[in-house]
Amino acid sequence: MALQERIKVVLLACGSFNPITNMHLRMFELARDYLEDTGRYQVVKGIISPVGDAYKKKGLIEALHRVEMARLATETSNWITVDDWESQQAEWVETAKVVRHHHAELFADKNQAEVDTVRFGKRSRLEENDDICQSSSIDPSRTAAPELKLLCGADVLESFSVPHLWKHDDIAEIVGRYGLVCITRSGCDAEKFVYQSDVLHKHRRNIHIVREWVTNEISATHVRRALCRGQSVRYLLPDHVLDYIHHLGLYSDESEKKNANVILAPLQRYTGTAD
Ligand SMILES: Nc1ncnc2c1ncn2[C@@H]1O[C@H](COP(=O)(O)OP(=O)(O)OP(=O)(O)O)[C@@H](O)[C@H]1O
Ligand SMILES: NC(=O)c1ccc[n+]([C@@H]2O[C@H](COP(=O)(O)O)[C@@H](O)[C@H]2O)c1
Ligand SMILES: [Zn+2]
Repeated sequence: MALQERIKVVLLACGSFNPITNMHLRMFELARDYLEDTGRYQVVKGIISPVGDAYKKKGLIEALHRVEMARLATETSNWITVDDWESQQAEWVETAKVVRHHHAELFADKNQAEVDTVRFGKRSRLEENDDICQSSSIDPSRTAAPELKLLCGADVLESFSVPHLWKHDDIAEIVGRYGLVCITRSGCDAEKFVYQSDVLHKHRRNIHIVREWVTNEISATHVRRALCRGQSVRYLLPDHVLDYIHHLGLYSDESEKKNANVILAPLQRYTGTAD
């Protein structure tokens, strides 16, 4: 399929990013290669959306630091960006709502591109993005707005079955209306999980499972644990992120106690419990 005929895709990753690691960045590269290799898609942008403090996950440090670390980590990428809208909301925001918000933004960008192109010949954010993707010959104002797909690891997919964590309608909306790109993670069997779930199986053509052959077990939990023990985490995350962590002394036994004994926001919301 010619490049200009491909479906443009924006990938959105939601998570704690506490802190961001090289594996979070690899997820985007793996997903882009996979989607573009199908010959049907052109991935034009990646968005990292760190969760807000109201998520109340144990050891979750302040969003402003997690957002800043994500910004430092993506400095060298010409297509992965960081968006702080979710992190700035006072209440925890369901992932389906975050997806909806970014989808609406893409439509606003697309409509603005049309207005700007017709009236002023101005460049829009999406047009600038097209330059980045070296496809400036395509006029985005004459193509559809990109599709937005949620990007996650297989553990998040498997968390769909945790009681009171996700609303069924939210899952159906994410996989039915938008689509999911899921990176395999050892210990998780994403294909089997999709097969066993009626809603996921129904929308299986909208779920892209990307196998990571060079399995990479970096996790933010491991990074935090090593930092608390004074061990090196160099090369597990970008140097600038590590400098930021050391400069501000961000992870310690003290920070790991944050939200201890507090019920995670989605569980609170769906079970009607309070901390
Ligand atoms: N090694 C990995 N392989 C595949 N996906 C990953 C990996 N590490 C993180 N992810 C994915 O990155 C997203 C953000 O995850 P998150 O911020 O929870 O990172 P994490 O490393 O799992 O952190 P934590 O250990 O604190 O849970 C999620 O979709 C998660 O599944
Ligand atoms: N019902 C929901 O929408 C729901 C439930 C649990 C986690 N999440 C999201 O999934 C991500 C998971 O992050 P962690 O793996 O760091 O807990 C976060 O962005 C969180 O907001 C969403
Ligand atoms: Zn996680």
